[in-house]
Amino acid sequence: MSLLVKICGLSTRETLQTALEAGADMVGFVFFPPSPRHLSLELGRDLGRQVEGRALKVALTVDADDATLDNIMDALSPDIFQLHGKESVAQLRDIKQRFGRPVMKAVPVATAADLAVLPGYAAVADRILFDARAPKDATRPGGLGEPFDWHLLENLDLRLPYMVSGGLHADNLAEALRVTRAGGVDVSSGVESAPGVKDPKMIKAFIRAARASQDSSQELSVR
Ligand SMILES: O=C(O)c1ccccc1NCC(=O)[C@H](O)[C@H](O)COP(=O)(O)O
Repeated sequence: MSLLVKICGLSTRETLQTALEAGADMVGFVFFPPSPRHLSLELGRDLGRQVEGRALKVALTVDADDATLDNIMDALSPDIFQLHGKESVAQLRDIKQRFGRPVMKAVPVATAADLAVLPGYAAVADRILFDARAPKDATRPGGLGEPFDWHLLENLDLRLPYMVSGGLHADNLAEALRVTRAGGVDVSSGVESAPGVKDPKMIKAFIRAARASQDSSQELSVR
């Protein structure tokens, strides 16, 4: 299975085009007003049209109400809903049933105790995104550019596909993958020149580094 690369928090046509042309497998669109990457529904509609099936569209929400999710579905028609709040297992099930789309549940990690929620979510979610737990005073639960201790996932036995995120960049993603054995990497701050300002060169460098890491792990596996 090839490594999945997600570029999250895209908000301009130009940087979305860069991510698509560089080979991103997933492009993430944030619908959370306190975020510097938040999109209006109209911009989400416009950027969604631009994707044209070249990558999976991921709608990122945080404890969104039904009307918000309906509006996002109408505007973006996401391939995946990324639920990055305190959504319950029952809410995951409801969202999957209502929209008929896969859900990726973000699991915030700071200590081993944070993994206790996995059995419940793993029974319903299609994919797990491990992210660094945000500080208590943070204005958002993700996109903060800080890593968590990847060794907490060293002995993970999860039957579900999972991605690693939180403070990743071109120079540390290989180590994150080596330690966590994740099937995908996700980045936002690590490809930005300023909060919410994606940098095309950094996007290309991240995807290049991810592909290089994938190639080297495949070489090792065939030896
Ligand atoms: O990116 C945001 O602004 C954001 C806001 C609210 C909830 C989640 C958010 N991002 C979620 C992501 O999937 C990020 O890519 C992930 O947290 C990693 O972010 P970073 O550490 O900045 O690479």
